[in-house]
Amino acid sequence: MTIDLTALGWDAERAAYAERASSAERRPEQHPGRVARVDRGVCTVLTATGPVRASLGGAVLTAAARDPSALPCAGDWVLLTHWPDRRVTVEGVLPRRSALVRRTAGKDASGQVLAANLDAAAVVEPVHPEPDVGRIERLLSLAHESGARPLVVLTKADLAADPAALARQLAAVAPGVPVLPVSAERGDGLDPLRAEVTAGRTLGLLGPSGAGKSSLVNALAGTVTMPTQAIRRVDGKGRHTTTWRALVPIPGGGAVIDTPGVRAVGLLDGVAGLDRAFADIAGLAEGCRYADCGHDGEPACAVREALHTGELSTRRWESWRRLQGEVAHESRRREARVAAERRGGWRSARRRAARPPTPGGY
Ligand SMILES: Nc1nc2c(ncn2[C@@H]2O[C@H](COP(=O)(O)OP(=O)(O)OP(=O)(O)O)[C@@H](O)[C@H]2O)c(=O)[nH]1
Ligand SMILES: [Zn+2]
Repeated sequence: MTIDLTALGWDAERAAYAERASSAERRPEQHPGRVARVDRGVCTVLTATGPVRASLGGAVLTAAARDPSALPCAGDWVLLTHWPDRRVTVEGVLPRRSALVRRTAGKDASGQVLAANLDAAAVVEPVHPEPDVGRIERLLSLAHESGARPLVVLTKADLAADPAALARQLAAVAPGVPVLPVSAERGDGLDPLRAEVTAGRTLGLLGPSGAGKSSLVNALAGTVTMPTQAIRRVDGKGRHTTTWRALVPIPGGGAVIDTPGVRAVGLLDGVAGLDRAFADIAGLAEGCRYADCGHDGEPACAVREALHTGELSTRRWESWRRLQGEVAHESRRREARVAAERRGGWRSARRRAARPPTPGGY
């Protein structure tokens, strides 16, 4: 089985990077591939000669011990080494051009990468029973922060009386972002999404469980031809079919990454993403008399004025305040962690410096 890596987004810039990394290392030959999914530290990687299962090499593990976000995730481009004993290891992760990162539940103030190298990031929300506006705002901040082009996809449009009207209404909470009603069941509204998964391009789906993400993947892919099927036959392990879907290549080029149904997504310190997701409020704030206006009773406050006239809804204002508080809290946590590392970490920093550079570090 061969896989066209160019259709999945492999290009000259990535090839040049891989070339530099391999020649600097004088290691066994390395081959590129794209991570389809990660399962307890074992990556399913799509390579030019087919899908392989790879464990994490020492350099990647070392990098991950310092920064968990260095662990490969779905969508990452990686370099693999095939060892004589038939083991395959991930020896490096190429720099990500974009990444969906959420806050982890732990105390370490780090982030978990849900998907990497997306060209577009779609916030997926069902119209039925009712779209959750606060969730759209939150996930949209994450999508903006990712560096990919954000979209809002309203699924199960066949269950709404007037999906177009609903999309127009929700456009107010997604300034500058296309809001696309789709029905995977009827095949309606899929064309604008198909445009996001042309050859070399990757669309990421971010939304709650049950939003209809896998139905959407199936609709875009036609029949899902997931290469991991072949691997299952090789290793003989019956794997649960719902866990393997992550990056799905689309016939004709492009890929869709279905992130696991996220129930609650904590924001990291993504001020830029938040500002873009709430561009309307950021725009209003420019009209305040004071540049550092806290919109908290200051004179000539354009935000308060908009709340007064109803131009800005109280619901949206409170949502913005809540998410801002969350991001500010995360920033403080992160700064505290960095400061602690500086204070206590100078010995280990010296040890790190003494070590040769590792390919896992890029
Ligand atoms: N009426 C209607 N139902 C849909 C549509 N798309 C999905 N559904 C239904 O919604 C339910 C959830 O769909 P899934 O595609 O499994 O949702 P998911 O987001 O992948 O959920 P997880 O697998 O839990 O992450 C299923 O019962 C689907 O049949 C649609 O376009 N119209
Ligand atoms: Zn103000």
